[in-house]
Amino acid sequence: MRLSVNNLACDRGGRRIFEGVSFTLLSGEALVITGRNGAGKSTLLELLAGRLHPAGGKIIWEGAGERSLTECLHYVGHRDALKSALTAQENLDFARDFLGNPALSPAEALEAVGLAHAARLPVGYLSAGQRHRVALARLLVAHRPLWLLDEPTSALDAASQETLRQLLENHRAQGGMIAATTHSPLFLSEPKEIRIERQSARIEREVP
Ligand SMILES: Nc1ncnc2c1ncn2[C@@H]1O[C@H](COP(=O)(O)OP(=O)(O)OP(=O)(O)O)[C@@H](O)[C@H]1O
Repeated sequence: MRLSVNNLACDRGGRRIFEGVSFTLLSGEALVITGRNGAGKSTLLELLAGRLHPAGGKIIWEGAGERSLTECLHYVGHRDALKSALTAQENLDFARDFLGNPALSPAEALEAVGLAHAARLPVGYLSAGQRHRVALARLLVAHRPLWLLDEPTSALDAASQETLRQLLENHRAQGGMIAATTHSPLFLSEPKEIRIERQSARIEREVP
């Protein structure tokens, strides 16, 4: 599978946020997106997720047969889209039924993020970091090759950040792809990196 982004531009609120964003992402690769506050990192993920329309440029998704880009991705944004009144397990049951392509069971996914003990608690009772881990567990209950993650380490302690790093590397090892915004290192193996700057984006380092 291959995601190609060519000369992408985005306008929001009547002004140009960025332009000239180009990169490719292949199976097994990770892209780390950096930039100052307000540069447009989340906006770039929203464009890739199909939540916004580009003002220019192209997003090309190849190698997934009939499946469109939106059918092939998980998006975890700042808003976790969890239902507070439902338990962690119920939230994951819902995601699994809704998304199709089942992968791990909800119990296995909660175990993988270290939250087996919280399966029966309403998500509204969980801490910010625990809640974020439930949102990340959603990645595991339905198979989608491309993970779009907006500041995935936010609210995570050091142990949970390491768990996340392992989940991301496992996903890549199985041919998955990741694009993640971040203000802090994710410690991934040889990621591609792109820095979003006002009205332009520069490839900092690209792995051959
Ligand atoms: N719904 C919206 N309408 C208009 N402008 C918006 C909207 N959402 C975001 N913006 C603007 O788009 C720009 C980019 O925002 P974005 O959230 O993508 O930045 P970011 O790089 O992710 O920032 P941060 O590091 O603070 O999370 C900002 O100037 C922001 O004010």
